[in-house]
Amino acid sequence: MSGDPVRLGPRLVAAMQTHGPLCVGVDPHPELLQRWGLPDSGEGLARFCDIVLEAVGGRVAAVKPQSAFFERHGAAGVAVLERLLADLRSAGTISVLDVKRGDIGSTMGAYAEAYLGEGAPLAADAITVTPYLGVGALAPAVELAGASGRGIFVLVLTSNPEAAPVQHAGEPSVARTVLEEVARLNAGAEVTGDVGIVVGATVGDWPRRLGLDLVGAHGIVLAPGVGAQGATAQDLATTFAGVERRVLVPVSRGILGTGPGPERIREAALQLTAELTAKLWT
Ligand SMILES: O=c1ccn([C@@H]2O[C@H](COP(=O)(O)O)[C@@H](O)[C@H]2O)c(=O)[nH]1
Repeated sequence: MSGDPVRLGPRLVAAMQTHGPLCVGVDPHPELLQRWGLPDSGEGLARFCDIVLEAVGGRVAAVKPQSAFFERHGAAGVAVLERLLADLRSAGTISVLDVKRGDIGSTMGAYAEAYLGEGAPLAADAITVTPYLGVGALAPAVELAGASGRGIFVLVLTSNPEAAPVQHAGEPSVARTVLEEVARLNAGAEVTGDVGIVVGATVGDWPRRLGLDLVGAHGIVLAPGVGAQGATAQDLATTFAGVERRVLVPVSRGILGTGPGPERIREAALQLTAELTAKLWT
């Protein structure tokens, strides 16, 4: 890449302004493949991804493939993921690879090269990372993301109920400590830095109760949990009051359940975009 790359924060903000806050999740669950009449194999995955791409490529702010559903097919699945990421690049759609990596610094460097390195086969625009080996251990990913115009999303308050005993623990809580470290990483960013956060749409008023300064974090908020996990557009508006314009909403089963016809998937995505936009932005 020559010159300074356009950073992920402004790219995502621009994509959301153009397409709205929806990010379509690509989670090829075996049950979904079966319902779509596709085999639970690399071939089935490839067809699944082609349909999703035809339905929403170039029409939504971002697409979030869930790596686990590709990895469960071994090399064949990873090859399909590689192709999906390349196809998203060609379609001009931002990819957020949900891969939840996090390790000691030296190993984190290798993960960063794998997913954020220029020309890496599995390079995405952003990845999800876990902070439980320390936010500081994520430094190689933060550095490479900044240098390559990419980003990371750090888990802060996840959407699953089992997370509370760990993420709410302590005074200040683990979640608040993580968020404060993220805010330091984004310090100086005009609106949004390269380091986003994951806060579930299902968490209710826990950000307020834990004293989380979502505004001061200066990151895009990836908020999973709408649809199959029970959260609604109204929940987003309530939980994220004050940062509504920074919320990127990944929805997978809630949209893919309307498949396999690409037109119906597209219609569901556009309808949900309209609903989210109305609740969050007006
Ligand atoms: O806190 C989190 C972090 C990640 N996820 C992931 O998002 C999708 C949700 O799928 P739906 O079908 O829209 O429920 C899935 O890939 C999760 O691993 C999350 O749900 N919560």
